[in-house]
Amino acid sequence: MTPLLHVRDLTVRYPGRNRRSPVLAVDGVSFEVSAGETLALAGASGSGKSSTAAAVLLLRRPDSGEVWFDGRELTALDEPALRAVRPAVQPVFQDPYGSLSPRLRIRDAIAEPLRVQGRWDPVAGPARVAELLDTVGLDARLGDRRPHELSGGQCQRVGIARALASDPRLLVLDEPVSALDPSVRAGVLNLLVELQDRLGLAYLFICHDTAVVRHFAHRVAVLSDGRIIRTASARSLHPHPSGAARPRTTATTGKAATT
Ligand SMILES: Nc1ncnc2c1ncn2[C@@H]1O[C@H](COP(=O)(O)OP(=O)(O)OP(=O)(O)O)[C@@H](O)[C@H]1O
Repeated sequence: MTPLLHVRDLTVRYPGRNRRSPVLAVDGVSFEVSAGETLALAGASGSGKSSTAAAVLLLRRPDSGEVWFDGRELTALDEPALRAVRPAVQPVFQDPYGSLSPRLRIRDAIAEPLRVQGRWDPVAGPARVAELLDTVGLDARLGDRRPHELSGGQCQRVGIARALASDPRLLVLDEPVSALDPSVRAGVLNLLVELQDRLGLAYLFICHDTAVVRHFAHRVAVLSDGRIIRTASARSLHPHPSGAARPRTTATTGKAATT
């Protein structure tokens, strides 16, 4: 089967303090992710996980290497051509509050991507927003609120609804539960598992917590100093006692979550 995402020999450099010694954040990274699959990028702080994610999202053009998505080389596209592909590859970030505008009501935050993409339908749009809130297990009445009136877990569900509004095929999840209270992490992870099963989504999952990776991902690529030092089945990772999420096999719906 052809992978949905194929990353080849990716390199990302940042200008260092000394111009002659740039920081090599990502050093020849290659991996693939198929539809319906979760690949975790794990590794210590500073190993290059977020830089890899930013390069896959083309938020930052890699210095070299290729990003292929659904048979097209994204790294070869100019910005207008990329705009047409971007809805299919959506990010979910770590900070649930920081990724939402504090001024926008929740329903407008979810509608915003559709408006920006010129896909907002004033007749069908409100029902679509209500459907997305329901999909992520939130009461439609929360649509009237602003982010500061929601819990962290609710906000992260809104971030997921906002990503789903674009009908994506790949979500780049950059530490999506790390900022959440341990008691609500499992609910959000289970929601992501349910959505993947239902919609066939592919996930590139950035996470430093081995226990979460082990239970949530199918495969893991471990980064160190910008290089992949190991790829394995996520189940083969040595379990870590803290921060465990429920295993994929016990995934339940995230419906009507209030946390
Ligand atoms: N904007 C930047 N300018 C200069 N160096 C950077 C920049 N962003 C990241 N780096 C460096 O690149 C390397 C990889 O950082 P990156 O944030 O990708 O790692 P990470 O594994 O995601 O870390 P964390 O888990 O702490 O977020 C680190 O050495 C970091 O200091």
